[in-house]
Amino acid sequence: MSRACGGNGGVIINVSSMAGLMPAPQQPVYTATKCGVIGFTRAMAETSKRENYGVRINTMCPAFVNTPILKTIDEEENMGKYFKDRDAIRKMMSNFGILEPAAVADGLMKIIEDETLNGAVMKITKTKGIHFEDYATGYLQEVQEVVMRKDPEEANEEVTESRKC
Ligand SMILES: NC(=O)C1=CN([C@@H]2O[C@H](COP(=O)(O)OP(=O)(O)OC[C@H]3O[C@@H](n4cnc5c(N)ncnc54)[C@H](O)[C@@H]3O)[C@@H](O)[C@H]2O)C=CC1
Ligand SMILES: CC/C=C\C[C@H](O)/C=C/C=C\C=C\C=C\C(=O)[C@@H](O)C/C=C\CCC(=O)O
Repeated sequence: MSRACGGNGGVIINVSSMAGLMPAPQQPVYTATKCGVIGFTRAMAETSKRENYGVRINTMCPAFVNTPILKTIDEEENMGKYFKDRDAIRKMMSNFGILEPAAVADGLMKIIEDETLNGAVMKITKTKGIHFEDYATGYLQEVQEVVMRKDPEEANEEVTESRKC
């Protein structure tokens, strides 16, 4: 795909998760992999720009989406010692809501069609729909502080409030 290898350029969309932006205590390995996807995407996007690959590299961070993966928390072999904490994930699902896969498809199309997007970290949540992580303002630290301190529903309200200019 890269022009450096004779390709015509294009766009790559890596799939992370909101777990890559907010720690999921009951899924530390999953959280680590999704944080890695975000870091890798942002680094490769910068490389592609500097090396003129002609390839835009972005990532999506959906919240909970209505797919079979949600049922994996019901199986102890998937959850290991965190199986006892599965109700906490169920509570997050109930508080944050569950998106339909079409919402993720809409995000995918936006990344494909908006040629200005490179190194973007797209978030897709029930409360705010499609929006982007803003690394310029340290907002992420603010969110994690609020979210880790409060009940998810309260956190949502406080985080949304703090975003109002
Ligand atoms: N469903 C959710 O709540 C969220 C999912 N994600 C991420 O979205 C991605 C897709 O997840 P879901 O569709 O929800 O999971 P899923 O488990 O419902 O579907 C995954 C599909 O990928 C297939 N698959 C597995 N390994 C494969 C391989 N090596 N080659 C080709 N196909 C393979 C499986 O057969 C399955 O049909 C994952 O990376 C997941 O971490 C991110 C945020 C939220
Ligand atoms: C068992 C399910 C396994 C994986 C599904 C998925 O990958 C895991 C998601 C983990 C956490 C989801 C968090 C969702 C958060 C929200 O919906 C936000 O509304 C929370 C509030 C503020 C975040 C800041 C913002 O939206 O900009």
